[in-house]
Amino acid sequence: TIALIHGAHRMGNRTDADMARWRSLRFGQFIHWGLYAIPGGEWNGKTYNGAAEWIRSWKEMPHEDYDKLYRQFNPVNFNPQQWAAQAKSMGAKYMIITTKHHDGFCLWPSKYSKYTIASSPWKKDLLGPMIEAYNKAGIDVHLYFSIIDWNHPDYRASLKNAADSAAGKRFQVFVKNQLAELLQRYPTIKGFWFDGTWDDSWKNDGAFSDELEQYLQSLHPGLVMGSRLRADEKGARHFDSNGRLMGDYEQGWERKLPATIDDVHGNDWEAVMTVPENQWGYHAKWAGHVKTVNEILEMLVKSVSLNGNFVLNFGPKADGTYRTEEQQLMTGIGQWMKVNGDAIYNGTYAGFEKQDWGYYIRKAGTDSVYMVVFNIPVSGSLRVKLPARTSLTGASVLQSNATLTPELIGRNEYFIHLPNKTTDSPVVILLKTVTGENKEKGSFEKAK
Ligand SMILES: COc1ccc([C@H]2[C@H](O)[C@H](O)[C@H](C)N2C)cc1
Repeated sequence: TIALIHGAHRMGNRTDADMARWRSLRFGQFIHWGLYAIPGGEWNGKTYNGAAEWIRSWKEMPHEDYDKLYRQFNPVNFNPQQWAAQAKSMGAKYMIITTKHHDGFCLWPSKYSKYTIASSPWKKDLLGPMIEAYNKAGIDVHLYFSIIDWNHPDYRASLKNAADSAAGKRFQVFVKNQLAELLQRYPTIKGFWFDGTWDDSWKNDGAFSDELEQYLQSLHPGLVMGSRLRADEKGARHFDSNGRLMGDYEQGWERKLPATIDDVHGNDWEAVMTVPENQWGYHAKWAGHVKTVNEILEMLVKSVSLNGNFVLNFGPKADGTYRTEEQQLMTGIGQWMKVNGDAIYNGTYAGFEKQDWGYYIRKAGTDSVYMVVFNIPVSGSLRVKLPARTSLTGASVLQSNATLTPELIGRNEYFIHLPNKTTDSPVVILLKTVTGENKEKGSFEKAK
């Protein structure tokens, strides 16, 4: 291994209570909200085909036009209690809110910048009421913070000369001050979700990112921060130059999921997902495929089955309301989660051989294993192959509590026959297992 000062400082996952809590939540709501919701992907009658929150980089959007939008930001229909209630009914257990996206506009009245909500017609802090409403609803809040800041005069993508370096130093002080300010204003938040850390100016100062992470942890012990924040002294990001994960969880799964457990290398991880193909902020015209409730449920279940968290993104409109498609998704997902959430919360990798019908999820630290069925075979028989020395002592349909009688078809192998082959939403079966050397024979094993 290479001797590193600013590489990973820990081997393996965090084992403290704050991280265990993050791990148990499994399902989060991302909210991308800011000035970009005003144009909503359109300007001067033209449609921007990129991600709506990147419209300032579009040649058809003059920077000065974008930078004046704050004068119109006035979310008169903003109702944080309603947002929290809808997130709760969807089954989300944590929420990540954009405090400041790459455009640099702050949703809180930061004392370190003029480019904030305080300069808008709305004037008032948007983050405080959100955090209060979500916490009251029993939902943890994490703060998204973009290091890239297109508005700040001292932001540099790269440092080419002494003037750049001086600006870069001032910018680092600004970042540190804003983050400390966020922790001081919102002491109940549980973590930071950093973004915009790919430019050379950041990548080439691993020491600063390392010191910043430690500084934030000192201000707010237990803070959860993913792998997007840091670079090591060689400019490696997410994984240091020895291949070790930096930060508390792998944060690279953006609009993609690991294929198998081998892709996660035993690390905690989180996937963040858009409803359309690639829109985070509000875009008036969603082009391409819009994911359905069942597609999203499969991504959520697959993530949990592979020991990860799944975060679904929402892009509220400039007036503070959600578009219909997003409201309908929250309702549909919530209906399934209400009945089957037990399979998600505290869910972990079961260690059983993957089958085509769907995914196994083990309730952390127990012998309870859920089968979440997405693909019912034409035979109606779900194959279950158990690891050696593990046997079944019970099987039931989670929703109805109907008992199932698995058929032993081989050594540690069963068929579970589903009562009916048709369903328009994933079926969850709860398996009770027992493992050990001198275990009692499982209930369904024929007497020899
Ligand atoms: C260049 O490719 C990018 C850059 C930034 C992103 C940002 C999005 O604006 C959104 O905030 C997402 C979470 N983030 C990675 C996405 C793709």
